[in-house]
Amino acid sequence: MAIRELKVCLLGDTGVGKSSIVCRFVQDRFEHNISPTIGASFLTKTVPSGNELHKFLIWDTAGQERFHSLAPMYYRGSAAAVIVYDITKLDSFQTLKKWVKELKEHGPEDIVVAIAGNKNDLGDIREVPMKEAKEFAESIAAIFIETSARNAVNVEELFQKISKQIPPLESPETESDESFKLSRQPAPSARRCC
Ligand SMILES: Nc1nc2c(ncn2[C@@H]2O[C@H](COP(=O)(O)OP(=O)(O)OP(=O)(O)O)[C@@H](O)[C@H]2O)c(=O)[nH]1
Repeated sequence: MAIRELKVCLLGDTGVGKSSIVCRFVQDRFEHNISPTIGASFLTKTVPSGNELHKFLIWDTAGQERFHSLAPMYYRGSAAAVIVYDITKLDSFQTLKKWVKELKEHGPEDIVVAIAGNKNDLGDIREVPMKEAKEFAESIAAIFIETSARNAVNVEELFQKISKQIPPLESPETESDESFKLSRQPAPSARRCC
């Protein structure tokens, strides 16, 4: 089965749960006292998608403002961007809109955008109505999903939705065992775990 490498970056305010989503997806773990990301961290996970295997090369970026200028390194050449907000923090939804604008202006033209409203286990202190977020996502033709990294809700589904939006390769070579690289940057060897 052909393995296709897909660079994916996670963007969004500090503390919204980007690293926790990646940690849940890759290692099926959740840490209450996870440290803020410095710069970015890198993890991979391979999942089946139709007749292909999608190897996600996941760049989990730091949400702190001082790291903002590094973001283009991670979204350039990405097949998909997951923009995360915290459903209990209205500010984080405003930040998400800024990320959408930046991606539109400077990101790859064909990038798949997914919006993830994380911490949906904290619905009793919700500040961002799901309807509003969903309508916003529809208005920019983005994937929308609410997740809980803590309770393992919709994290696999988020990446499945991304896989489904990536058009399958059509050339005859896709039938072979060759590895196809969609990401325009080589996969680094260094990894940082949650
Ligand atoms: N209740 C709840 N807490 C969560 C969830 N996801 C993450 N958290 C908590 O939110 C805090 C921040 O999580 P991180 O994963 O470090 O957030 P981040 O977006 O990667 O933050 P930066 O690395 O600073 O950009 C941690 O205390 C997590 O335990 C969730 O789904 N539910």
